[in-house]
Amino acid sequence: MDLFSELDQSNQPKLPFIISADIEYSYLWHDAVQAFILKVPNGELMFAEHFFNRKVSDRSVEYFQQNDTLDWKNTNWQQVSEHDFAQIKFTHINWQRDKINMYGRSLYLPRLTAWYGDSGKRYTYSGITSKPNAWNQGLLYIKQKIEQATATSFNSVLLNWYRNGDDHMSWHADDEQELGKNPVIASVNFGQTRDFVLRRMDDPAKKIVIALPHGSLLVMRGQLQHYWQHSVPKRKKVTGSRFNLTFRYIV
Ligand SMILES: O=C(O)CCC(=O)C(=O)O
Ligand SMILES: [Fe+2]
Repeated sequence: MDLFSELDQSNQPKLPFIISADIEYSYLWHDAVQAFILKVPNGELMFAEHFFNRKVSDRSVEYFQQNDTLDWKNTNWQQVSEHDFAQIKFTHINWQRDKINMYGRSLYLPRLTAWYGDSGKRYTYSGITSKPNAWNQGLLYIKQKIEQATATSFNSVLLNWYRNGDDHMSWHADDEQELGKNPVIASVNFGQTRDFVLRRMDDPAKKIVIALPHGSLLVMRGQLQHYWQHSVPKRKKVTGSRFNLTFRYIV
C-alpha cells in the first residue's frame, strides 16, 4: 500500500465537474483560496464553489433587481412586456434588453445585459458596441474581492441576467481583440444554479460541464479562449433568476 499517495488523496476534495473521458486533465485543490485549479489542454480554470458567503450572495440578488416599480421577489421577469420593462427604473443596475441582427432580422438577446467599467473603454459583445456605465458601490465591492483572489486587475464587467431557464447564452469564445491575447476572465454567479459548458473547438464532443451555484467564482485563463468555446444552455426546469458577472480587462 502506498501510504503517501493515499494521504494526498484524502486531503483533496473531488472535482465537481463532468469531464468527457477523452479529455486529459489534472487538478489540485488550493486550500488557501478554497478553490480547484484545473489544467486542461490549452487552458486553465479556477473554481471556488462558495466564494461569496450566503449574506453577500443574497444581498447581490436583491441589489441587482431593486427597482421603483415591481416587487422583485414576486415578479416573473420573463413575462414583463417590452413596454413595461422600459418604464422600470432599476436602482443600481442599468439593465438592457439588447437586440442583435441575425440574417437581416432584429432579435432580442435571450437574457438581459448591462456593462460597467472605467470610462473611455469601449467594448463589443454579440456584435453590439457600447459605452460602459460608471461603477457603483456594489460592483466595486465584488470586483475588489475577485481581484484579491485572482491577483489580477479588471476594468470592466459584463452582467447577464438569465430570467429563467429559457434564457441562455449560445456557444462563443471571449476572444474579442480588446481583451488582449490570453485574457483572464473571472465569472461570478448569484441566484439559480445553471450549467456552464465548455467544448473543444477542434472536437466539440469533448465537453466539460460545471454547475455554477449561488456565490461561486469561475476563472478562465491561459489560451482557453483560442481552443475552447463556452455556453449556458437552456434548462427548462429552472424557474428563477440567475445573475452572472464576467470581469474582464480591456486593453
Ligand atoms: O453566464 C455565464 O456563465 C457565461 C457568460 C459569458 O460567457 C459571457 O458573458 O461571455
Ligand atoms: Fe463568454
